[in-house]
Amino acid sequence: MANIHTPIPALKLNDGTSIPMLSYGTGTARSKRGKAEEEVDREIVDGCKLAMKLNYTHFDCAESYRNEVDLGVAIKESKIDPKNLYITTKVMHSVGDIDSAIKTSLKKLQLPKVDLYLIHAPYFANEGKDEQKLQEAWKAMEKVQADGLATSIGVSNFLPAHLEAIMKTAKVTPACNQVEFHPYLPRKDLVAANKKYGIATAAYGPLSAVTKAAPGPVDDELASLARKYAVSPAEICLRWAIDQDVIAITTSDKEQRLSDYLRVTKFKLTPEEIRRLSEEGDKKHFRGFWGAKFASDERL
Ligand SMILES: NC(=O)c1ccc[n+]([C@@H]2O[C@H](COP(=O)([O-])OP(=O)(O)OC[C@H]3O[C@@H](n4cnc5c(N)ncnc54)[C@H](O)[C@@H]3O)[C@@H](O)[C@H]2O)c1
Ligand SMILES: OCCc1c[nH]c2ccccc12
Repeated sequence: MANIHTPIPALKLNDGTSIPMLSYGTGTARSKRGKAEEEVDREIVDGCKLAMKLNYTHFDCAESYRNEVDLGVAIKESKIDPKNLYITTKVMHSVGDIDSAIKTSLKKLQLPKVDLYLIHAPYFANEGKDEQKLQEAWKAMEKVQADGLATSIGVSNFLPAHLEAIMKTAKVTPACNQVEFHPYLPRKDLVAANKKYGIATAAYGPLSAVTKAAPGPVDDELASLARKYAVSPAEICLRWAIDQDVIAITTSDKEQRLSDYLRVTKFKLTPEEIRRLSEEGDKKHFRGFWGAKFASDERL
């Protein structure tokens, strides 16, 4: 049984702050269906509170998930000082008015500031091709940070070309780029581009190899490592990300799974184990989110 009090590892971002490397995602397992956005969804509140009870500190939210209100209620009801949590949220449909968007998000979250604010995706800018639109949005993100409404600012689903576009005019380098990342989508060029700028990579869909993309060539290696470390293949996937300095954003509506994921604080993969998993992963390609419509090459 995991010792839930073992601290979750943290990664230092390029702005000097630290981000917990295991995050509870609010966007998938319990999503807000059939309810008005302002109506509190007890299932989502209780899911977040369960994660808080288990000692998760990092919560990944978004304007588009329509559940910032629910995370806000969970924080209040948990009675945890928000200073002891790490809250990420993202802007999507209000990207044309980021100044108002962050204020609206903070109101819903009942917080004076978030730890990390992300542009959810570059596609608003003529499917990512309009450099000026990307640059204007990034400038507005810099203002959010300067105004003290987000400690760190970053992006999500940005490809190297999108990063290059904003870096031409950026005063602040994004702290983080949140993208789909797992053994069947290792984003090698993108991770290299992130590294070039000192941008941390965060992984969503980190369990895809044991969920949506299973079965596949990594299965035997995952099973063997799971036996060796007395964990489940899912935790090997999480550790495969974390051991490459990638923040893992996962989720579950099951207490046992959420508790089990915390076993990642108890072991590390060796460089050879990471290499073998990556080698097997290279034998298959899988992309679960934002597919070919948005990338000239799905594997990018
Ligand atoms: N920025 C973006 O565009 C973007 C896109 C997708 C997700 N996200 C964020 O990342 C979070 C996590 O994303 P995800 O849900 O794809 O991550 P994930 O790959 O970690 O999958 C988690 C899901 O897998 C299920 N699961 C876990 N173990 C399993 C098993 N053994 N068998 C079958 N199912 C199992 C869980 O119940 C959960 O529903 C989201 O909630 C959201 O916050 C962001
Ligand atoms: O974060 C992108 C994936 C996703 C999960 N839930 C959503 C709701 C609205 C838009 C995108 C998403």
